[in-house]
Amino acid sequence: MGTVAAHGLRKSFGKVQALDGVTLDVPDGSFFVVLGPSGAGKTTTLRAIAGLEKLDAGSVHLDGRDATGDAPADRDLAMVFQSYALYPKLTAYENIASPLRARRCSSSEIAAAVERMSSLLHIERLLQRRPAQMSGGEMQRVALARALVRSPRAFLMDEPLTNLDLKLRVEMRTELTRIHRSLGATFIYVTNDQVEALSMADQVAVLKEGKVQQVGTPAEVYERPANQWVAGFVGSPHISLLACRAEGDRLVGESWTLPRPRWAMAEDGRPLLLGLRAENVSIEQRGDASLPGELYGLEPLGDRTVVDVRVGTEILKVKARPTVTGVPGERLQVTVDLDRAHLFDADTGLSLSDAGR
Ligand SMILES: Nc1ncnc2c1ncn2[C@@H]1O[C@H](COP(=O)(O)OP(=O)(O)OP(=O)(O)O)[C@@H](O)[C@H]1O
Repeated sequence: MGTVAAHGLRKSFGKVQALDGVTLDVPDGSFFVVLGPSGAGKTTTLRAIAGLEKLDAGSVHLDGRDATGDAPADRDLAMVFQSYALYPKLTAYENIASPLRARRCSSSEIAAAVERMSSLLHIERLLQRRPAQMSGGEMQRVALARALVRSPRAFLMDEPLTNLDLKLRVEMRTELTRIHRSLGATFIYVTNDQVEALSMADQVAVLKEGKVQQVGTPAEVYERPANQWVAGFVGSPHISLLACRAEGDRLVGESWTLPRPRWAMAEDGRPLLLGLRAENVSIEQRGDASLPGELYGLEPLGDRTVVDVRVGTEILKVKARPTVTGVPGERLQVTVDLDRAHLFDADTGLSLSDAGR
């Protein structure tokens, strides 16, 4: 078993409120990602669960038992950090075996565990090499194997892929999800990289300034963001937000009007933000939900081009074919898929989209 329940965690460092009532319920065997920008309180949350941080308030239950006062060593949790040095004089085999030797496991148990882990991480051919005889990526895999060779209640991972180059990072994301599935262990994984979070997680908790903004599957967080901040933090290119208000059956912006969607449950006149993701807007004309704009810039990304369109004084990002061309200032009519749009209260930032959908 490996359920982790952290409830109402509060922790301040002097004047900084690092955790302001963080609650997370991590199911057994899940890949649970804590996502947030730098300083959001991600590491502090992980350290609090591990027992490395004394809390001002809150509780940590492990497998249903109150472990709030337990020493770190008694929690049966493994921390995996950003950088983990290997022992330079030991072979990969001995490096991976070291946590098991420290626990006085038998040689046959150790051999079986190292074999399993090295086959999972595809490092069998490296086992007799020392760190100096391996590439950076190979060392990282060996280090990960050493971290994963134990079978704790849960693994707490603090941005373990940060020090890798982009290509290896992408490979290791796939690898980690595969390893997670085959170990069936609980992973709590901290990152500030939303692509990493969306691609690996079963559940994501989005954290900002010590407060959980939303918990959900990657699809829920992306498609039904709880507030304007989550909508802006998750997704690339970032969501475009256009100021508007509801007037009868219309949504009226600075220089445009659109039919008001049935689900837009806002009072007339109230300041709103219409959230449009780049893939839900098109520069090809079809349908009647369209906005007038002018081309502001093109960002070719290989498989697609992101077109920046100026609508009044605001910029709208539009995903287009890679072959799209145009000159700045050119007039465009932009078509909007209103069924996939988002609406936020401009004052509170809260989503108004879900009611009625
Ligand atoms: N030991 C400490 N002493 C003082 N302030 C701290 C300490 N640890 C964390 N903080 C502060 O608490 C806040 C949360 O820090 P934390 O490291 O948890 O954020 P994070 O989300 O992990 O950020 P990053 O992605 O940059 O690692 C920050 O403002 C940080 O400066």
